[in-house]
Amino acid sequence: MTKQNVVVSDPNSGINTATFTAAAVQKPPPAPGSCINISRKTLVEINSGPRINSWVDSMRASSPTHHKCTSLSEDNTSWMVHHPSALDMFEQIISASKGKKMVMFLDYDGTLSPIVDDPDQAFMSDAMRGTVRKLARYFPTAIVSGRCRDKVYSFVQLAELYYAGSHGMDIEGPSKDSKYKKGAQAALFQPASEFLPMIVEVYKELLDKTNSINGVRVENNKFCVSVHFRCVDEKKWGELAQQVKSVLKEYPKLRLSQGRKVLEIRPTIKWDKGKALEFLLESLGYANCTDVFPVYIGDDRTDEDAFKVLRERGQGFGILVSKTPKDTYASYSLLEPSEVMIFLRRLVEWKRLSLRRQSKIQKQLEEIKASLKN
Ligand SMILES: O=P(O)(O)OC[C@H]1O[C@H](O[C@H]2O[C@H](CO)[C@@H](O)[C@H](O)[C@H]2O)[C@H](O)[C@@H](O)[C@@H]1O
Repeated sequence: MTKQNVVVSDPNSGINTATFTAAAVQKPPPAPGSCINISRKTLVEINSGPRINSWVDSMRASSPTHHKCTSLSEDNTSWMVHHPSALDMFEQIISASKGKKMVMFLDYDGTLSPIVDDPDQAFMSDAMRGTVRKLARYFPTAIVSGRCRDKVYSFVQLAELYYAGSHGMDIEGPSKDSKYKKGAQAALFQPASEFLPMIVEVYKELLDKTNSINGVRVENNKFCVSVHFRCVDEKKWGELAQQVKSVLKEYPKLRLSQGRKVLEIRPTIKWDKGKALEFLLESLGYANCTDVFPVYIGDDRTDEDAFKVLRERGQGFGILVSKTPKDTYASYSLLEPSEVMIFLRRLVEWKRLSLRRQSKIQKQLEEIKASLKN
């Protein structure tokens, strides 16, 4: 039985959904709100295209210790020039958002919680939770994760946020009528629901095919499946890739993407974190607004779809959480979740002070009006 299985691919790896031309890193970051064009790379068939070696190369590339660059310091300098720290650029970011409604989108793993070996132990700190809670008081805030929605909710535990799980394929957003009203009925959107039985089947097959490989972890994320190789001996990566490939070959309606030491199997539908961001903006009533300022913070290749959408809309910007230089559509960078927390706290503090200032001015105006009447 021959079945076609097509993925959007980096010719070097053959398996990424989010790869970019060098133009993305050679240009200086645009002013927040401006837009650049970056072209996608070609489509490659799994069966006829990349060989297992290319899969393994790509798996290696997802490990920062294997970051390919001729001179690390040169690379770092260029990276910081083109993707400066969002903390250093805080004032510029605030001034670009002036008069606009800021909407926050946060990835979970590697952004709100540190990367750990066991995906079930990737807890966010109470301090981070407290910060996100305060953030959501001032700005509409959504979590956009590759994990299934229930799981990411069980980690975040904040009912006041919106959640997009399974790489955006399972969204609990605001209801269309209510826009951003506290306590309003949440609306569910699951564009890949027809794939549920297939995902269950593939999950079982992947469990079965990979269980002899030490350290593999297969995670059912409801509308997608994650095959983790963080704890697999590198010598076994080829064997793992081979097994995953052999399962995927039988499912032409599924495709493969890659995250941090994880292979992600997901439906071929044109839906990703970028689409989820647009869907949420629309649900919040900001679809055609020129005065909306979305900020997306994420650390993974799958977050690039959202960064790209922001570039194309010419609204807001993306912040990549990374300690190493990477090709990205994001405009700014932060090193790790602890810096994300500092950035979010500064946003909260800035908003609190500016609201306080506004109400003080309002009060003074009212006093002046009252004194003129007398
Ligand atoms: O979109 P995200 O919220 O970033 O989710 C992407 C994947 O994150 C998780 O895996 C990653 O974090 C794990 C815990 O730190 C780590 O062990 C793993 O190597 C990382 O890839 C999650 O387990 C996956 O299901 C998500 O797809």
